[in-house]
Amino acid sequence: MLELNNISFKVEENGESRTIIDDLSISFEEGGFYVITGPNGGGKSTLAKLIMGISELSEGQILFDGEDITDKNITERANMGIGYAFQQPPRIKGMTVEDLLKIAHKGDLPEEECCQYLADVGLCPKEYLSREVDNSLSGGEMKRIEIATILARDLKIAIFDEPEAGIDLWSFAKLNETFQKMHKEKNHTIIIISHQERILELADKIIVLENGKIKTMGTKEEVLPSILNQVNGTVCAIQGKELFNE
Ligand SMILES: Nc1ncnc2c1ncn2[C@@H]1O[C@H](COP(=O)(O)OP(=O)(O)OP(=O)(O)O)[C@@H](O)[C@H]1O
Repeated sequence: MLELNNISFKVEENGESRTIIDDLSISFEEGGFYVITGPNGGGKSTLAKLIMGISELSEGQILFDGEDITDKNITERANMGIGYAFQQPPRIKGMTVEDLLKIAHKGDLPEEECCQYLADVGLCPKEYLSREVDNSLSGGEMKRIEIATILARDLKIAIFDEPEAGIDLWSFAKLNETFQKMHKEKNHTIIIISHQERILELADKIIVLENGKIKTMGTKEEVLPSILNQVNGTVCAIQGKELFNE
């Protein structure tokens, strides 16, 4: 349903071209649950922004349900059913959480449904419905409200950029349940950028992105053990070095 065909993203840095996304091709299937992971700076958020139309491709093509959307802007892609929850959500002064959920839903949204979306991200609806989406909200609250707006939308693809960032353990557990529920009950394609093992465990497919290229892609059974081995190996190496230094 979403096909990335040989896409690249290059930037000019000190008069030289730097490749951030390097000739990448991925096919996302309808209803699939994908988790994109990999080292910092590997190109994950850039990839999400290219899918959403926030950044423009340098090369390549994006097809959505067979239609070429390469030249479509963010609003057109949003109207086609692609949604993106930012790594650092923007704040909108003068707008309440309830207004924001209703705008996201694009139509009448009864109060109890607004409340359900807030409860799904671990927020107490009564406390938050009339709050302004401004600087008075903490980073973790803002992040969860942003995720609730994605839940309120009628999407075909929902992209979440590090939903775990700044979120406490209790809300994180609730969020994991919500992603599972979303996957079971709706036929959304879910793409989550994450470094969290518990989110990786939810995936149908894991994509490891490094230096703008796919390092590994496969089912969680195929990919997760090697990621955990690498991480454990690194921890052992670091511990060994500390011991050596002592
Ligand atoms: N518009 C831009 N101009 C210059 N450099 C950019 C631009 N966009 C991204 N980059 C660089 O591209 C690299 C990839 O960034 P990106 O945010 O996609 O990484 P990431 O995999 O999401 O990292 P993290 O895990 O830290 O969130 C980084 O080195 C970043 O500084």
